[in-house]
Amino acid sequence: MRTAYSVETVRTAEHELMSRLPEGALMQRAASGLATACAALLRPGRGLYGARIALLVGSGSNGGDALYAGARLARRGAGVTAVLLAPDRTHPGGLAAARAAGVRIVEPEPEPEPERERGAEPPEWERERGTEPPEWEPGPRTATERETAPARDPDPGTQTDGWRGAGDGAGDGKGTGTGTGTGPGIRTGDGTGTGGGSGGGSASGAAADAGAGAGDGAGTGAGDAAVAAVRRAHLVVDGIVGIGGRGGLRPAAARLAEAARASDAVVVAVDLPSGVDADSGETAGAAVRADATVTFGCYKPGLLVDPAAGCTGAVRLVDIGLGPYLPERPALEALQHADVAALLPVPAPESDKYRRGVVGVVAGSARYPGAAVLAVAGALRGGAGAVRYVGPAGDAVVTRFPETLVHAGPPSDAGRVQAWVIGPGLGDGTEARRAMEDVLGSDVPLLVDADGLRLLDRELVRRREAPTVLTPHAGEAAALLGVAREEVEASRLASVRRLAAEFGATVLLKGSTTLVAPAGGKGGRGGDPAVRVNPTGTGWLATAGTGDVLSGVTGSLLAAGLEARDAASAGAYLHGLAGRLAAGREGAPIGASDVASALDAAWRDIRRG
Ligand SMILES: NC(=O)C1=CN([C@@H]2O[C@H](COP(=O)(O)OP(=O)(O)OC[C@H]3O[C@@H](n4cnc5c(N)ncnc54)[C@H](OP(=O)(O)O)[C@@H]3O)[C@@H](O)[C@H]2O)[C@@H](O)CC1
Ligand SMILES: [K+]
Repeated sequence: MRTAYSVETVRTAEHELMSRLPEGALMQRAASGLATACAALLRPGRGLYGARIALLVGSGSNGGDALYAGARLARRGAGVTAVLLAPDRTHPGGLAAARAAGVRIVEPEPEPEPERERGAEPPEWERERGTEPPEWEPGPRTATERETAPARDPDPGTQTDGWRGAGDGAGDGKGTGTGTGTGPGIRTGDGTGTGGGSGGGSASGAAADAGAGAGDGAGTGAGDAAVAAVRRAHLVVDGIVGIGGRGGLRPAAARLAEAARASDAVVVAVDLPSGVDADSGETAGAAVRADATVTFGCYKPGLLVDPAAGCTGAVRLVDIGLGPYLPERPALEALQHADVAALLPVPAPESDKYRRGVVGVVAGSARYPGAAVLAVAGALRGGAGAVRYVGPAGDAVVTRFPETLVHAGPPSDAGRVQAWVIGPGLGDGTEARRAMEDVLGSDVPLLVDADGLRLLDRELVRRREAPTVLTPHAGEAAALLGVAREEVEASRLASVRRLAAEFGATVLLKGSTTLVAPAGGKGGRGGDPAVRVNPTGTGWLATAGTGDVLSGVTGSLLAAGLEARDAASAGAYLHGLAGRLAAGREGAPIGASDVASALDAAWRDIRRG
């Protein structure tokens, strides 16, 4: 299980730990882990001589981490330049250590005043957005960054190295434990400096090399010493802001982050990419787009939830001894193979089809018979002993899956089930509405997807005694919440929590990072259990009909007896892994039927461990 904790929890735990350690010890642990990670990214096994590193240093301890790490790297031969974004508030210990190690210190040029004739109107972006400049839009991530393969992580508390692909973790069944070939490496440059530059400051030894680069563009406006240092660096360390950050990057930082992204340098974020919100995973304005993130003590939710997770690159957790001081209940958790293996229902020798659970699927219509077939395909591979299909697409279902029990309806006449799935391809006709009333009134777990979500009565859901699971994508979630789709996509964690609270239901929000929030307000003492984030998704799953398969497999897990949050998160995990297996290691377009067909392979992969 990979777990993430809120900033408040991290601060409390750090406070406890720090009170037991000599002053500064924690930061040294962080800096040591950071320096090791940077060295590994730069020139594996080749030493650091000739490597150029630029540190972007903000006003807090995040900048302190960068400076101490930079000092360590400079002592090992790298040419290091520190760009101070708040020169009068730079971490004093870190700055002293950096200076002593020969790190060159530069400050970015002040932002130029916009040239404007006296009395002229301010430009449009200033009128609309106060004093902020237009937002910096970072470029898309590469396939290598998104499609990384790590598998079966141990608990983060015990994990001190190894890169994790952002949002990944389940692997594709062929992974080897820690991420291999997934971490970003140095992209260009031979690491040899030209020397003889005009960089000032205390450059000495190898650091003079970095100074040479930094001096290149001094005094040329956009090419000031700070930007030039970033442009010439092989590796840029983002120590602008960490868990103390609020809002997006400020203009000077945004300019440097943009220069870093546009260069060939590997960008390494310290603790988390600056500009992303550690707790919510939201980005308000510009953020650093890192190739790798080295985080300390534990994961923060923003490292696992989009859109922030899209900025992290591969993630490495450095153990600084925080584990014993973190509470049992995290804010967010991501299941791994072993966790899901422990949840999957396995028939006992005395099991029969009824004891394994019967799942009822109310889906499809004359217009969309395929949705019924796909939902049944998922349900047949979700662990229930039998699938009962109810609706007008019985012929299509039986032709494809003769093992299905079919009934024309209504659901309450179809025979006993242990869970209902309703919605895929259902339409919104009279029969669909009646069927929805029927299953909402049932006393067994109910999963509502797709068209079913449009027919939902919030109060009836809230009044249900048995668990309800809703599985919207962002557009459907937006309709349920009465907000724009973009709002849901920008605040996925807050949106899924709000839906769960408003409907009193477990909510699985599909998308770039699929989230599962437990039914709000029913968590009992100590608050609701953690929200779960699914690590197995892949962009190849974004194709018609895969949601129908997901609702079938999850409903089947409900019928087999899994608690709602477990069924939803195990269903998402199996479905994501099946998508990866179907797409293959290299990746190829897949159809929803391929995903359903790969579900058995996903089961076996998970059970193999
Ligand atoms: N505690 C520990 O034991 C350990 C902590 N560790 C490290 O410390 C980090 C937390 O350090 P922290 O608390 O000093 O906060 P941090 O994130 O560096 O910056 C806060 C400053 O930034 C500023 N600022 C705010 N928003 C901004 C923005 N958008 N853009 C620009 N600037 C912005 C704000 O100042 P302002 O300018 O607003 O007055 C404020 O002063 C943590 O992430 C980890 O790296 C590790 O060493 C392990 C041990
Ligand atoms: K940072």
